[in-house]
Amino acid sequence: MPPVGRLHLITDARPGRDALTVVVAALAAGADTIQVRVPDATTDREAYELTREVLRMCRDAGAACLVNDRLHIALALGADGGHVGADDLPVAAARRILGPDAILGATARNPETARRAVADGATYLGVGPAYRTSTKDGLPDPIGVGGVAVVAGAVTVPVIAIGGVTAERAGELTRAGAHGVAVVGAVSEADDPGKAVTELLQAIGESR
Ligand SMILES: Cc1ncc(COP(=O)(O)OP(=O)(O)O)c(N)n1
Ligand SMILES: Cc1nc(C(=O)O)sc1CCOP(=O)(O)O
Ligand SMILES: [Mg+2]
Repeated sequence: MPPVGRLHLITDARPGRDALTVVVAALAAGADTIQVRVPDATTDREAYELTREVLRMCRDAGAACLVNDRLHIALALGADGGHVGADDLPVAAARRILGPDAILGATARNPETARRAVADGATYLGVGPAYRTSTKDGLPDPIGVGGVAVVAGAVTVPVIAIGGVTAERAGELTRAGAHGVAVVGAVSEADDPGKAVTELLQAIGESR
């Protein structure tokens, strides 16, 4: 199993976004993990084709490729793993499907859920929303730096903070115990996505 990366770029699922162009720029700038996340309405075939392209680029760049929700696509393509949350397969079932060597991320918003996810086989936890975000609807109130710190202190697996993370905020999250951060808008909405990745890496102490 590859190590859990510290800067996860999640593909922007919103209409009109050019996910592949952003992935190319992010990998060139040193993002170590790409999570392929597509809208619910995207067909499996479309998600498969996108993931195949992203996986090829990740392999060339030495980055990890994870698939959000659709673990059959991760398996079919031999991606590095997947990420599940409360509405997806339970963590234990996801682990059975992916096998012992895959990276398996699970969403956790509090210490109790976090400990259960780890016991069930999660490799890392996506913890948030750290801050308010306009990228995804229906989220609970932000848990803030304090909430991320509480979860990070409750488990021994890497915590990846998510939700409204920017280069200005990433450092306080890693100083509070997060191993790394996951972002959508901070990179995909940037005029220069590569520069945005460089600034995020600097903020978490991973400058190249
Ligand atoms: C790193 C990371 N953390 C959390 C999530 C959210 O997953 P989930 O709760 O399953 O919501 P969706 O992304 O599926 O809408 C994530 N994807 N990545
Ligand atoms: C996909 C996702 N999941 C979240 C959670 O808290 O579970 S927040 C989020 C969106 C993150 O996008 P941005 O970096 O633009 O805020
Ligand atoms: Mg999910």
